[in-house]
This record gives sequence, structure tokens and C-alpha cells, in this order.
Amino acid sequence: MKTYKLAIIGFGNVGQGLTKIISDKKNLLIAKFGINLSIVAVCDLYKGSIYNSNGFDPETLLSDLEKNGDLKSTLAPITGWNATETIDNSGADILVELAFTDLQTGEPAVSHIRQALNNGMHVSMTNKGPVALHFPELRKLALSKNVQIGIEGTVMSGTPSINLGNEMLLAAGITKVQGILNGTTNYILGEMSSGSKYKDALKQAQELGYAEADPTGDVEGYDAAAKVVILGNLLMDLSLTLDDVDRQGISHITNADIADATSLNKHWKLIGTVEKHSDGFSASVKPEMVSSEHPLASIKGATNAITYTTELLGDITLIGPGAGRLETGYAVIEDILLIHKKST
Ligand SMILES: NC(=O)C1=CN([C@@H]2O[C@H](COP(=O)(O)OP(=O)(O)OC[C@H]3O[C@@H](n4cnc5c(N)ncnc54)[C@H](O)[C@@H]3O)[C@@H](O)[C@H]2O)C=CC1
Ligand SMILES: N[C@@H](CC=O)C(=O)O
Repeated sequence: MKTYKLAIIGFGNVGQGLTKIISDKKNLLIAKFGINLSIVAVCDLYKGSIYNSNGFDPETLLSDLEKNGDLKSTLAPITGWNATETIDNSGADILVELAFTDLQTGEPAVSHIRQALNNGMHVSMTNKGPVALHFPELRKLALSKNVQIGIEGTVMSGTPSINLGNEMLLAAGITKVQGILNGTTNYILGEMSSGSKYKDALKQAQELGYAEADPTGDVEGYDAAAKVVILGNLLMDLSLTLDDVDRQGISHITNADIADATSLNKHWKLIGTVEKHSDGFSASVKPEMVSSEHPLASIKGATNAITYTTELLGDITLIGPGAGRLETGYAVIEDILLIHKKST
């Protein structure tokens, strides 16, 4: 059996979802895959930082957090390390980067990731900033250090959109990727069509753990645009930046707009697209009215859907969760399973 020591940076929705899965699926991971996941360090800006070389009981972490609102009273041999100290001193095999996404600089996550890779650690991240802004550099660094980077959770949470595209469909020649790529906005639009106000629906999406810490990223389309950039660059060999995406969000859509769509038997959806053309590419994120018969009309709540158009297989569509605590925590498990497979 192989034990992987994990250092988790950021103990919000996804960090807690991951910890719950590590607790609930411990025996299955050992029995089916021969891997034991040991959380040796948790570092969070507000909830505190703790380190134990023998690993923490995941249930204790979650119950302490529920009881106290933070991990500051959790019994630990060492407390108070910042992210840099955690990466340098924890001796972890895998850095799990789950801090806030910053789509302007990718910081501080990108610095955490460079430091971990330079230290010979594998990295799993659901943070979209480093992937949308710096992935080629990070991939090169990982290669030179003979370690792996997992990014499954950056698009469609734990629904394996990245691995399906990257591991299975790349050779089929992906020419276009299109779909609903943001859970928060799909949830809000659906709730509004059931009569909720925009503000209330957004609040619910935040409570359910779907929204970004700053939900402007969701509702103005930046998050979906980052996913378009990630997919275009990874799967279609483009060199997109966020500025290349013609972006519009949903914050201007009113209940009256939703009612108009309903009267036409249509639904508003925020749709992301990236397509290769003979003379270049096009990339966009915009709200569109789709008819009730359209395949995307039935995608409800925080569910996402993505269609890969390929030269050899035509269209392949994947539907599944696009956000959520356990749903995104599971993406880290997928990354670790792939890291394990590729390094043994
Ligand atoms: N919630 C979701 O459904 C999904 C989230 N993501 C991404 O995963 C990451 C985590 O998401 P959530 O857990 O929902 O966010 P969150 O806002 O619930 O938690 C982030 C945590 O990171 C901590 N943090 C921020 N900067 C830090 C730093 N420099 N050092 C240590 N801790 C720091 C914060 O205190 C907070 O507790 C984000 O980058 C988000 O974009 C990706 C896919 C889905
Ligand atoms: N805020 C994002 C979370 C996943 O990337 C979303 O709502 O899709």
C-alpha cells in the first residue's frame, strides 16, 4: 500500500468536501487502489494552520470546524505555519491547492504551486487561476521535476471533463468545445425561472458552496471564460488569454427576461464556446435563449454539460455536476488516482 501525505492549502467548501470523502472512502481507496490518503497539514488564511506528521483524523478536522468555526483549537504538534512554511516543512507528497481563484494574477496559488513543484511535490488544484494563466510554464516545471499536476476540478468539478478530453479524445481531433460551464449561473437562471429573485438565488448558490468567494467571477462570466481558456489551450493547442474570450455575464437578466423566454418556450443558459477555424479561433461566453427541445435546456441546477466536437467521432456530450463541496472534492481524488497510476 502506498501512503500519500497531503498538504491542503485552503479549507473552504472544497477542502471540507475532500476531507469528508477521504474519511468516508478510506477503506475503498485502500482496497481498490492500494492508496492511503493522510492529511498531514491544513493551512487556511482564516481557519488556522495545523501540522501533524502522523496525519489528522479527517472526521476530527470536520467536527472541530463545525464546533469552533475554525481549526485553531485542533490538537496539533505544530500550528501557525503560512502556506510557504507548510509547503517547505510538511514533507507532503502532494500539495492540494484550494485557495481563492484570482483570474488576474493567479496569485498566491501560482507561487504555492511553483514552490511545491520545485520541492518535488505533486500538485492537485481546483483553483482555476494558475491553469488559465500559467499552465504551460507549470507543466514544463512539473516535467523537469518528474512530478504530476492534476487539474480535473478546474472545469465541471468532479465530472471528468478534463481527463475525458485530454486522455481519451485528444487523438480524435477536438475542433470545438461548447457547453454550460458554470454551476452558479445555471442554478440562478433555473431558480429565477421558478420565480426566485436574482439576489435570493445567488445567496442560495453561495450557501450551497457553488459560488466563488467573489461571485462577480460567476455572474459576469469570468469563471466560464477561464474554463473556455483552459479547454481551448489544453485540448485544442491554442494560446488563449481571458482577453480573447468575448464575454458577457447574466447579471443584467431580469425576471421579466426570464418570463419572456418562458412565454416563447425557451430557457436562458450561459454558454461557453471555443472553436478552431481555418483562419484562427473564436471564443465566447454569453447568455443565450435555447428552445425547450435543445439538449442544454434540460440541464438544471449546478449541473454542467459539455460537447466536444471531434474530427473522428463527431459530437460527444458529457453531463454532470459543475460545482459543489463533495463534487469538487472528488476531483482531487481523481487527480490523485491519476498521479498514482502515472507514477507507479
Ligand atoms: N466550490 C466549487 O464548487 C468549486 C470551486 N473551485 C475552486 O476551488 C477553490 C476552492 O473553492 P471553495 O472551497 O469553494 O472556496 P472557499 O472560498 O470556500 O474556500 C477557500 C479557502 O481558501 C482559504 N485561503 C484563501 N487564500 C489563502 C491563502 N493564501 N492561504 C491559505 N488559505 C487561503 C480561505 O480562507 C478559504 O477558507 C477556488 O479556487 C474555486 O475557484 C473549483 C471548482 C468548483
Ligand atoms: N463557481 C464555480 C465553481 C466551479 O468551478 C461554478 O459555479 O461553476
